[in-house]
Amino acid sequence: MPDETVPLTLPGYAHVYSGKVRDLYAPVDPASGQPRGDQLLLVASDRISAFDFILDSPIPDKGEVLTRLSLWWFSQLEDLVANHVISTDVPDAVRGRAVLVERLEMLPVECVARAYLTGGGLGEYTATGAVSGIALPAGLVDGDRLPGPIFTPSTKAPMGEHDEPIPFSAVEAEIGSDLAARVRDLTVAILKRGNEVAAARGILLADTKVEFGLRGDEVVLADEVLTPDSSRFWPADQWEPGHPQPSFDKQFVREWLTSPASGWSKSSGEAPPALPEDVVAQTRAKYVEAFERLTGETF
Ligand SMILES: C[C@H](c1ccccc1)n1cc(-c2ncnc(N)c2C#N)cn1
Repeated sequence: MPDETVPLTLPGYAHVYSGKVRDLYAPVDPASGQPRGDQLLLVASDRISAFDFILDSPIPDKGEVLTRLSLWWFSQLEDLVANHVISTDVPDAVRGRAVLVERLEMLPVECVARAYLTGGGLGEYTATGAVSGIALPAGLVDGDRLPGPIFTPSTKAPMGEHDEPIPFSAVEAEIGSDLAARVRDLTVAILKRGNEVAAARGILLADTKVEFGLRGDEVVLADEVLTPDSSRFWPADQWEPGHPQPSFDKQFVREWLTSPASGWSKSSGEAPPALPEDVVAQTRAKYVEAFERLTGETF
């Protein structure tokens, strides 16, 4: 199994940045030997994170499954928004789990939309009755569906830190009112469309995070879209407001890590142990199941 912690050496590409589970490269111009300024290579690893840790155990094919799912969503959303995809003609070493994309002027906002109340949004609601300054009906509980998806933006925190929620007014101050309204409306429309498709296939998308860049004046959808890494995936047949919902993709990991079998404690601050083979296999199967249910394709 390749060491997922060290960025790959890709001949013809310069490593630009490594996120928790994805890596960014730039194609090198053969004439100048310098990284091109107009394209990037997004590479999805098989790394998985849980409880804010990157686990030692990669999930085989996770990178390819999520890349193919994101590409499928980009095509499903083309009537709503342009995207940054150029090609899947990528080096053999990352084939299937990498995408050549147009380098955009990225907007400095994590565009989050929520269709259900949970996580940090629930915390804010419990404290204030609102999320991102949007007042919600009283009496909502964990997992409740919201009257309609809401835009709850946050800052782009450095890796390892948590994004901070910001009000819409802060987005307007950062990128201007017109552009703020456009990314808000697009983010909400993307989650709405995502749930129209996913609910019919037994999956609820509780929330999602998207990133936009600019191509001149045009807003372009970048990064990844509507994957289990950028969105909370819940099995629809287990939806029961009033307590934390099971995760479609990470429930096996979370349950094993918080079971006595792991010998680990969330509160220890220590890195979690490696996952047993059966938990890895079950988790891989859930990613494949999500892909096949949503796209109708066989992985
Ligand atoms: C957060 C994300 C990231 C992805 C993969 C690994 C680590 C970070 N990222 C995306 C860009 C980016 N910049 C310019 N143009 C683009 N089309 C994109 C995209 N996508 C910069 N960072």
